[in-house]
Amino acid sequence: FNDFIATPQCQLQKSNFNCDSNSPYSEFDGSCNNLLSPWYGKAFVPFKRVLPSEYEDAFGKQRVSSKDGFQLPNPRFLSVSAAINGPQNEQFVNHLSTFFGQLVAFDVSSAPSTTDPSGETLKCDCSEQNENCISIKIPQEENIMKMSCMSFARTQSAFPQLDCQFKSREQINKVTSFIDASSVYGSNNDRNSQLRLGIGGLLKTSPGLFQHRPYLTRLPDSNCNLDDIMSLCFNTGEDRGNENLGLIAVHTLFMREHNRIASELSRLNPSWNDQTLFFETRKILIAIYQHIIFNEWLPLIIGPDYVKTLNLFSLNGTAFHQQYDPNINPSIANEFATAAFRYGHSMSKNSFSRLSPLGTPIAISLNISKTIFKTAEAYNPAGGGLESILSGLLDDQAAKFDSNFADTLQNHLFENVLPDNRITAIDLLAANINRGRDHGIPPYFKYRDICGGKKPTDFDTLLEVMIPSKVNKLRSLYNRVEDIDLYLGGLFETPVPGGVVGPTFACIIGNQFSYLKGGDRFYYENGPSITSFRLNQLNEIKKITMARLICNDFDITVIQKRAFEIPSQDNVKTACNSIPKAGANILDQRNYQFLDEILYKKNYRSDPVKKI
Ligand code: HEM
Ligand SMILES: [Ca+2]
Repeated sequence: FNDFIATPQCQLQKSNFNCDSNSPYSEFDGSCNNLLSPWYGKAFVPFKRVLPSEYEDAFGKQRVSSKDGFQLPNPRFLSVSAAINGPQNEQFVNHLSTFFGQLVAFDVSSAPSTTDPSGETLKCDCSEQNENCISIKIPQEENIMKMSCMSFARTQSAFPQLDCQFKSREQINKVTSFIDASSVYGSNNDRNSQLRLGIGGLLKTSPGLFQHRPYLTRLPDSNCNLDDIMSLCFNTGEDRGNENLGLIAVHTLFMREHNRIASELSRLNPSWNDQTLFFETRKILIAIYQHIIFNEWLPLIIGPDYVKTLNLFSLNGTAFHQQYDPNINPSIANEFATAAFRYGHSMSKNSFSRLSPLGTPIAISLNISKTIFKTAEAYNPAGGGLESILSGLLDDQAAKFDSNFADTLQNHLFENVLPDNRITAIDLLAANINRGRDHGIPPYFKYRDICGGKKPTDFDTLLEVMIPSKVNKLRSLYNRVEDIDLYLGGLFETPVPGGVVGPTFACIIGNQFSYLKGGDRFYYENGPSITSFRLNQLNEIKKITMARLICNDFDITVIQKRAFEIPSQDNVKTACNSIPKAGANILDQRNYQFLDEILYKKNYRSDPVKKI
């Protein structure tokens, strides 16, 4: 245990924090959101757990043994064998729901890998010399991935437990657990200042393909396309922003909306300085983003029953949500990050469609592999840039949530040919299974129990949540029902009514979001308090939808009202000007009274919002 991150738990005492309880704004690193336990939800503290870890030994060796004493099945073998029906699509939800999900995932969770002395992710092979290497052998009979071993470094170990006593291995979350758009703003002051222009509360931008539609700023000295001059990566609030261009398009949407609101605030309040403009804008943007998550997006993923039981919808009346509870720890659970919220990996297709502003196809579709940590397609004039990618996300059905992964993600992720012609690549499904064992995530059957189902005692009892062919598949893969990995078990479940994931993932995801709501002092509906919006301002925010943001900030003229669902007869595409301009007709000079509502100035500041 030489490689733990030295900072966290031992310092997690109230006396180490100097919180300003009068600040109306949340901290970038999430500290002091909870004034009793200021580290709750902060960046660089360990994940919490739904169930205690189960490692191979008392210290934290990855789980390898099955219940009957043999080895657990090889993750790559499981991945290849798990595909059942071939690729299918979701009936209602679109690709935008998938990549918005990824933005949320990166907002709340990032577990750092172990690194070599130069700070790069540890390179591993199957000789397993290093105790932090748990690479995956590619089964010999395999003829898809042309390699013998998939490199796999363990997640960094954190020094365990708040009292600094030696217990078993824990993992650290590098980003704030809170839903605070940290993927857009950064999880610390340094990252945040890299992203800001320093004038007018604005975020930095770089020129886009169309003059009036800027892109995110670029990272100096980065390389997102080996043989192109446009090789710089985009700079976002955290390290994985360039993972694919669907994600970048969604990121860009929130960056543009930030700058749109900031400009408007600045016009109305010429006396506000950069700081005030930035923090007021960020507060409004986070509120809009939380509103979209809880009201439009999450219900489609976990279905209406969980939303109702856990009280996740926003209030529709004119009341504040008065259920903030400082005893709730909003930190992300290891099971959520390592299994349940990776549900989206199964919902990405191999390709993106690209559409014109009017919704007509403008180019051949784009293979997703061309966009993974590559930015060139954002600048290809024939392709229509990020605008066309975002439009395509609106129309494309998501891949069905199941145990089938897109070929790119399952067989070719980060594929690279080494000088000696050896190929390296990642299988994301196998990686997710392996990561669960790395983190000591207990097996699937234990979560059935705590999530309100019956504890499975044999494979047949899984019929409660899976169709017979899937139960039989699991029976053929694992010796005992007690061995099934949480991630794979979750992927095999039949979706909950009205949602995409099955009951166990819905339970883990739903409960996590309920903690993220009830344990966030800055949750947008909270009040009245120093951190809150005024009620009528809040009600304007609640009129904003994802469709409205897209109309505000992208070259799109027609859109379906429910933006996370494909267009259909009861979700028809309509002109943007018929999408409610709630919150504020912010760019319309005739709507100042609206604007005044949303930009209401609280009494902690001396200069009033200007009415024109
Ligand atoms: C093209 C699409 C995507 C790619 C290539 C991708 C790739 C990856 C990779 C390589 C990892 C680390 C795997 C490991 O070694 O443990 C990861 C982690 C993760 N991904 Fe994705 N991902 C994609 C989309 C998504 C989507 C759509 C979601 C959710 C809706 C998602 C949620 C997550 C989560 C929660 C983690 C764990 C983060 C952490 O705690 O470190 N990803 N992804
Ligand atoms: Ca966050």
